[in-house]
Amino acid sequence: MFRVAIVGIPNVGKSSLFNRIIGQRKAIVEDIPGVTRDRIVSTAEWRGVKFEVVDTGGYITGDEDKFAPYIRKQVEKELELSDLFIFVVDGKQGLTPLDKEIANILHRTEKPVIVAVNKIDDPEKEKLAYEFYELGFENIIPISAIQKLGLAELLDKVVEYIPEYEKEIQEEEEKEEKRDYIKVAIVGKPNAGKSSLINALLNEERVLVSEIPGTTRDTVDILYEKDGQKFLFLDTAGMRKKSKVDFGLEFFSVGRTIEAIEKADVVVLVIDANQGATEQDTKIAGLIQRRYKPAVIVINKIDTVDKKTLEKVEKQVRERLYFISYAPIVFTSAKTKEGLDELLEKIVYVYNQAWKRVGTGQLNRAIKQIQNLRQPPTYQGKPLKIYYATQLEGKPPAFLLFVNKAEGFKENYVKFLENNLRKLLGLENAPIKLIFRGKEEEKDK
Ligand SMILES: Nc1nc2c(ncn2[C@@H]2O[C@H](COP(=O)(O)OP(=O)(O)OP(=O)(O)O)[C@@H](O)[C@H]2O)c(=O)[nH]1
Ligand SMILES: Nc1nc2c(ncn2[C@@H]2O[C@H](COP(=O)(O)OP(=O)(O)OP(=O)(O)O)[C@@H](O)[C@H]2O)c(=O)[nH]1
Repeated sequence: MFRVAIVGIPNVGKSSLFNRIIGQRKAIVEDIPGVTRDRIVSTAEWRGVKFEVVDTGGYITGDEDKFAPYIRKQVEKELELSDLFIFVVDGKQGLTPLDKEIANILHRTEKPVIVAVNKIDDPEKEKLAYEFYELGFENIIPISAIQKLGLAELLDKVVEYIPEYEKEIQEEEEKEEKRDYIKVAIVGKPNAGKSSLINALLNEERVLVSEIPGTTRDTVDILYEKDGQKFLFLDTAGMRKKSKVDFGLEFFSVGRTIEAIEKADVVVLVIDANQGATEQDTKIAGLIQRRYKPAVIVINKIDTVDKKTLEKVEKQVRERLYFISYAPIVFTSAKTKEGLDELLEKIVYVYNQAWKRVGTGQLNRAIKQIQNLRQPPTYQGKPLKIYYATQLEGKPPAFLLFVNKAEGFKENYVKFLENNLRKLLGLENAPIKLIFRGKEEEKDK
């Protein structure tokens, strides 16, 4: 999304302007490595166009020598990330040397800069804004964040700079939001039974099934409805691993699997009960997990193995694919149609889990409880601590944890935290994301 950064020296009214622009929307704290202060971000909308606004404020006021480097760093970081800058200055106070310093940094980018001369509470005083032409920017707009003056003019200017294609993407996304179906990617090794499963579901031979691995060619997306719930099964071409195939073709197919995984809301990984989880399954599961995709593992062809074997296979799959433990396992047979209803149920279930939000109180109680179960290890001779956690917007569920030393949290404890959080928050089948924010990063670096 088009990103607009509000920059400026302390106390000019950046936060006041930010709050005016976002209105009733909720702002979140953004996690950007290498940034010294928190970024507050929110979406905003003006004349039907959405964009992202960032408030870069919150410096320690007082000693100018001390905060000047922060500001420089903040603005410099934002030069890469943002598409447009609202450079807020204080019309009452007039131009300061630090304003000039920020202007110099902003002049290094080709990106548009709009100077908002704030605190012009009285339209009569608009000429106070003229002095800021000295900063060398074309767009100078007098505003009053408090009196709500000049805001329409400012936002019109912002929207003017948002490219047409951004607006088109937004229209597409809006359509997406309104869609009432779950996009499902069925992935897995050749011959695992992907097309047979789809056929069994659709109850008709619409997908080509063959004994020869690698014959599900150029499949199209299939829309399917059951009990009022719609599913869109995405391109089902599996991973090709044929000895005689040259590298290029194989690579292309992996690419297709990745594409399907990325497009999907839920990924179904089909494993052949006769083989259990193979190296290729491990790879595919890794692709799914790294993208934090809700997933269901299917052990297919259960009509061909006995119960004992099946138990062994389940255990083997769990062990080998331990890193994707959030994915429930469903046993199916495309031949007898066993397990198909359960598969659909699970798809809906994991989809809903990925949208779940938990209260901050519940989350922090859970964090405390987990720490009581097992204290975080020590790092560089000091005990690691988690102070506070909050859930971020969007899916999958992501949690921002404020800790003393972010780099001290290693895989072992992170996995322990993750697993227990899932249990305590009722997110057993959601891929959750933990982001650690250290105290060190908050202070000067
Ligand atoms: N008169 C007047 N005061 C304003 C206006 N906008 C903001 N202020 C005041 O200016 C002061 C600073 O406002 P903030 O929005 O906190 O400024 P900031 O730039 O975010 O400050 P930092 O967080 O220190 O970077 C507050 O006392 C506001 O009430 C305005 O339009 N007119
Ligand atoms: N007994 C039995 N055979 C099955 C089952 N599911 C699939 N098969 C058989 O396994 C073979 C491969 O099935 P496909 O559906 O073509 O497998 P695929 O995963 O789509 O394979 P590719 O197109 O190569 O990616 C076919 O001979 C199917 O008849 C099942 O549940 N039970």
